[in-house]
Amino acid sequence: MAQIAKIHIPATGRTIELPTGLFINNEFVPSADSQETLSVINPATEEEICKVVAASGKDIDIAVKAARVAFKTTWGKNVTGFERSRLMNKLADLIERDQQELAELETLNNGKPVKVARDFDIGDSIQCLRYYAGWADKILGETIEVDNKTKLAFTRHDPIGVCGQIIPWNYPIMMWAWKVAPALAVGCTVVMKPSELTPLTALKLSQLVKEAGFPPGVVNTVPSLGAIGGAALSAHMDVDKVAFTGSTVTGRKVMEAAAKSNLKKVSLELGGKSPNIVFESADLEQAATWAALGILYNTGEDCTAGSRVYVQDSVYDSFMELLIEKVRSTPIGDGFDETVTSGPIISKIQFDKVWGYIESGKQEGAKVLVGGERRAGKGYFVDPTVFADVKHDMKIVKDEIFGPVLAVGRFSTEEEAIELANNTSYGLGAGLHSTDANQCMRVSSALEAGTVWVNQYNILHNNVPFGGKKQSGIGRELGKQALDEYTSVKAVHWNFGEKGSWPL
Ligand SMILES: NC(=O)C1=CN([C@@H]2O[C@H](COP(=O)(O)OP(=O)(O)OC[C@H]3O[C@@H](n4cnc5c(N)ncnc54)[C@H](O)[C@@H]3O)[C@@H](O)[C@H]2O)C=CC1
Ligand code: BAL
Repeated sequence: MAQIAKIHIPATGRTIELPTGLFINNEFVPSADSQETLSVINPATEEEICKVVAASGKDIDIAVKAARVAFKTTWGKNVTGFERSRLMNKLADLIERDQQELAELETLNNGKPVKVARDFDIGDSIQCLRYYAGWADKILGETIEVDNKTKLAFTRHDPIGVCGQIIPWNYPIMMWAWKVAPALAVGCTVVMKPSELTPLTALKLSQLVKEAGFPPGVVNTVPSLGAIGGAALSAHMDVDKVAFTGSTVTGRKVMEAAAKSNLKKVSLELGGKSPNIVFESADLEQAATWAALGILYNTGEDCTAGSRVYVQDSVYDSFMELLIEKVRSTPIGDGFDETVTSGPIISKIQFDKVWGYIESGKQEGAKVLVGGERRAGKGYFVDPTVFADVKHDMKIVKDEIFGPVLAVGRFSTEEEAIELANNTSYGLGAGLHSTDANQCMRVSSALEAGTVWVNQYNILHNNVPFGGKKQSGIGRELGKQALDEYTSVKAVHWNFGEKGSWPL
């Protein structure tokens, strides 16, 4: 197969030349032992964009070796934080230079609106790289007094080593940045496995990694099926850490493979079924806006999607009127249409999964207030669908759907709202809307989630930690906490005066 794909984007007239090989040691290469390819599909048209090389188990091994050599020679403890910071800032500048082109590639492959990809996903990713570039020369240990006369101890936060990073298809560039940036900042090397559905921007970013001047082997990119490349990374004996974002089912497999191999460090960012609570004192217009954004942003393909909304009885009707109006007016379509705010679902499999849930909601007796009807034509488009009168044991209330499908229920007291919100195996995000400050403090404290939004929803910042409780994950991304995921603390005990004696 051709090693360079010429990808034409009719909507903008741009043609992108993209290497389609594996990126190992700063070169795009074919597989060492396989002819397998991944067919990359545009979800808005259902047409193939191109094929890319699919890494085999042997290719993963080669990439891990490249990352290990780099870690021991040109990266890891062999390069100063100042230099790591310089290269990361250079990479951020190159991404900014190519922001529009990257956005168009992301839209072609993922379907999200090009303006969202450009201004939010990529804008935040550039900032993420710069944020962690700022940390690269500030990885500090501490000195600890153990005896004032003859000894002290100090700690070093060493880079953990070679990191396998497995990312999903909902935010291909942003998840790349969330994982690569803290790893590079502390001196780790990376073997990145993008989703088999969305490998294109990871390949483009690999070109920029080389152009920025990173030494060979520091970042390697191995598009592959999860059961092959992801499984091989998770089980690899020479990978020191695996960072994963995706489903809880697959996260469990990653952790099991880590436990059965070399007990590598694992961080998991998994699914959710996040509640959004509207209390009677809330600014209802604003609460409806955030609730709509909570479920419809990124077409609901978001681990923190606010997919359960609970509304206090006394304001239920007024709130629902506002919410339905917003949901109904959501412009859905091809992401290259600048007026669109929601694109298609990522794939046929996901499309069928989302429809399976919509049908189950109808069968289980939930009331469809808006949506719920199939569209004619090409593309995996699903109109936003809102269910009311839901019961807690319905599948649409319990399971992560990962699409624009919202379940709305009622409550009468604060205690009931908290009980409903926490009645889930997940614990990723939660929102509450109220103008009573005491209530905001009480409820935000009671909600079992890694992130709680008060009078807003789904807003994240690179300097604030993000991650889950319960079966939504282990570890934290973003903020200074992410640095801990990529470092290993070494304690050095130093004797500068005490003579040893034996026997004691
Ligand atoms: N938390 C999140 O951000 C995401 C959650 N999901 C959830 O997962 C559901 C299924 O979507 P999928 O794409 O199938 O998610 P998935 O969890 O299977 O895929 C995520 C990543 O894991 C890789 N992977 C798959 N099997 C693996 C294995 N055995 N070992 C290691 N890595 C493996 C995939 O290749 C991909 O790179 C969605 O409907 C949604 O509910 C999906 C994507 C992102
Ligand atoms: N909303 C944060 C990123 C994610 O969905 O995976």
